[in-house]
Amino acid sequence: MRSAKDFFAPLAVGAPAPVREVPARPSRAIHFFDPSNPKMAAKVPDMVGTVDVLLGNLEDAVKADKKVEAREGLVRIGQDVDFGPTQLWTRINSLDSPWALDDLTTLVPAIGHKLDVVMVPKVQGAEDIHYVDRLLAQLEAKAGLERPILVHAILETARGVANVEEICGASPRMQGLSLGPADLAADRRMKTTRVGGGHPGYLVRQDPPKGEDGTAQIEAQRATYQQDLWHYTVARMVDACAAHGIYPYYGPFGDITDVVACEDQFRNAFLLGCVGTWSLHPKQIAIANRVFSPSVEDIRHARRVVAAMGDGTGAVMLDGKMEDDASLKQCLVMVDLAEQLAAVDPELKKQYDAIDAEPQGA
Ligand SMILES: CC(C)(COP(=O)(O)OP(=O)(O)OC[C@H]1O[C@@H](n2cnc3c(N)ncnc32)[C@H](O)[C@@H]1OP(=O)(O)O)[C@@H](O)C(=O)NCCC(=O)NCCSC(=O)C[C@H](O)C(=O)O
Ligand SMILES: [Mg+2]
Repeated sequence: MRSAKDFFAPLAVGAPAPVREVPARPSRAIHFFDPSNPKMAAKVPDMVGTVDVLLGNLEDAVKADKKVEAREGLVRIGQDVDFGPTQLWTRINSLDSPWALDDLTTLVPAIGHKLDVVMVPKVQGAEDIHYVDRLLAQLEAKAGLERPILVHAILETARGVANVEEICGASPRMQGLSLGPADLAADRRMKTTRVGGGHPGYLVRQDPPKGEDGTAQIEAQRATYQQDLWHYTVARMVDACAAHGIYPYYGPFGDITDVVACEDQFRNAFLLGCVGTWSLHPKQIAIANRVFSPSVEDIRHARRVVAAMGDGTGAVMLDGKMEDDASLKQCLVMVDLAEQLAAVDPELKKQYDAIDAEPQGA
């Protein structure tokens, strides 16, 4: 077992020092594009600045006979495009595939200086992260990189979920986790055929009314309430990430046309503690940016609580509700996030700044 102190030392001579804290960079939408698809690739330069993360996907959704083209396409894009404030991530192929090794040994020397995060699919346990950790250190040392590339794991196997805490703590490179609902459903043998989102069959039903003789009328009309299939896994993921100081994300929402349900799924994740989600189609970027940015109403309220709480201790009444040290901490999460987002999103900054100009008591 590695000692905690070992985490401060690079895993290869000449590799950059590991980070001690994962930088909190806005990543509301991680936008997936297939670098082997000429139409998608051509859109990348214009998407810079409109989305927090652009991710060149090399794994599922890229055809087997396009794997090399996708990898080379990503190298070209990484070398040619100025990403400015937008992060560049990649999703490599799974570690048991014939492509994963070449993905890393090609990408790190060619565009490692521009790559912020490597997303690793189908992570089963800490051993997968240890493998990638050492290999990245060797490649970084060889390429003379000055900052370490971070690692993001997808939670999409039953074993991965069972090992979620050890995965989060496996390396100082760990940046975060995403839910992979499609692979996870298959691995768990769930009986769904969708990529994320709910299912009309996963529900609870209102109790039956009672007849005059007191018997339950089970045939009567009774409301049903659809439940969230992903609540358990997302909640586990959020706790594991928070405990390790890294960031949780929802994942894909495959029904591109159902923008309403997509927004609901994203909002559930936001409320539970996720910092962002995946976008598979350009139209999902705006949804993610909206949902994963605190609303003006939330920030207005949060700032009022911060002001009312003075030194941050004790309890006060605001609008008929009790606020105290703990609710102040919740408000500070919102206020800090708003500041980070305002630094990269001028439109959002304008909206948050306008709160200060409102008349007192508004
Ligand atoms: C889902 C898509 C196949 C839909 O593509 P298409 O049919 O071309 O959609 P549109 O006609 O509406 O597209 C309009 C234009 O926008 C471009 N486009 C589409 N998607 C993207 C994109 N992601 N990035 C950039 N540009 C995009 C089209 O080319 C059209 O351009 P034009 O003709 O010039 O107007 C497609 O969106 C797609 O393939 N998306 C990515 C899918 C993906 O990455 N899947 C993998 C992640 S999900 C997963 O892996 C599951 C997970 O691991 C798990 O286990 O749960
Ligand atoms: Mg998957």
